[in-house]
Amino acid sequence: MNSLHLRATLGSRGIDLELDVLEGETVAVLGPNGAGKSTLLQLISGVVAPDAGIVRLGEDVLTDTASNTIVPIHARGVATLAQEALLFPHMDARTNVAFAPRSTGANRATARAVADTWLGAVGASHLADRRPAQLSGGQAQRIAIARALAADPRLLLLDEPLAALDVDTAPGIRRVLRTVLRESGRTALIVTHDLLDVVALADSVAVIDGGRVVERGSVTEVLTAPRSEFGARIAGVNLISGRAVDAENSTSLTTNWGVTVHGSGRHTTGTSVVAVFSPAAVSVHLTAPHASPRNVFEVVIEEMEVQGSGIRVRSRPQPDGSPGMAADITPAAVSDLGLEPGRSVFFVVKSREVALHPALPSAARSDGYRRS
Ligand SMILES: Nc1ncnc2c1ncn2[C@@H]1O[C@H](COP(=O)(O)OP(=O)(O)OP(=O)(O)O)[C@@H](O)[C@H]1O
Repeated sequence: MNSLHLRATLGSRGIDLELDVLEGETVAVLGPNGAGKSTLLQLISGVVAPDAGIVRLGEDVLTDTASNTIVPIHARGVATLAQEALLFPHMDARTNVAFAPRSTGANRATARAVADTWLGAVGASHLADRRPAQLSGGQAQRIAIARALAADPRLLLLDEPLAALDVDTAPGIRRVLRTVLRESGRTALIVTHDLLDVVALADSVAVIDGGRVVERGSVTEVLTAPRSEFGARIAGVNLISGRAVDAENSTSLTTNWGVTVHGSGRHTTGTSVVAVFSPAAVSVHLTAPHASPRNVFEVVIEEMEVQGSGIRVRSRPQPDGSPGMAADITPAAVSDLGLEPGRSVFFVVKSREVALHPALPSAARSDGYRRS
């Protein structure tokens, strides 16, 4: 069994994390800069020890502060692939990849055979005799992937593995990762800032913010019904938090600055809920329309940017500091309405376009979450 259980605090970095990963699951770890994503990987790989906590891989305890257990980095069955390939410069590609099986006791011929298998799997057989200095960034990253897998890790940690590659190289490496993650059914965590990695590589998502897992769900769940601000940002949807209030046949939400949002979904009065709606569902008006059932928000435009063939109009941040709302409209509408930053307008969205979901507690979600 290669499922992962982690619970760890690390005061010096403001970390209080809890995470469970199923055997064979690939989890995309998302979150703003400094949230604790790399620290999560370091706690698992054993580079960093928690103040208190436990890391278990299957039945094996890798870290347990209660019993003073810290299995050394090389003996944890965990391989890390970083942004930079970090190959040994004095060894050719094949020897770099063979290093992992050699260091676990394989003889030279066996290690070489394992290396050649993995070099083939990542499409790099023709690079076997080259030294790292003779490889491009993308080629070096292929070798690094082969090296990580040649160790036959029980768990693979990927820390922004495509971030250092140019836009032409990244798709090829993403395909390699997709093959090795999907086809081998290996348990893996991938830290990324890229939505493409999430949809191409991951089964589920963990959003980390302020040292805590604030959202955990399947990729579909998080992208269609995010419950955290960061989840909403990456999914490109609007998210407003508040408390449920009773409305006729439905539920509404009231924010702590007194705005009411009508949507679909029934929730117990007083519970924390989030309203989620697409920027494409928002229209922009200069005067408040009165047709109901609609939500009408008086906002000030913060910025406008080209988004595909349209314009995304974003309002100023909410009074609680959360991001402003986005509306996607046509360039013609922007021109007709004379929109510009600083202008007061009304954002309008139909109630049936707004979905109300229960908000997640700001801790790991261990109850209802299942892999989709
Ligand atoms: N070696 C270190 N020593 C002390 N504090 C650190 C160290 N590395 C990171 N931190 C702090 O721990 C917190 C979490 O950082 P971490 O690098 O895990 O975040 P991250 O989510 O990976 O961010 P990024 O997306 O910017 O890489 C931050 O406050 C950071 O300043």
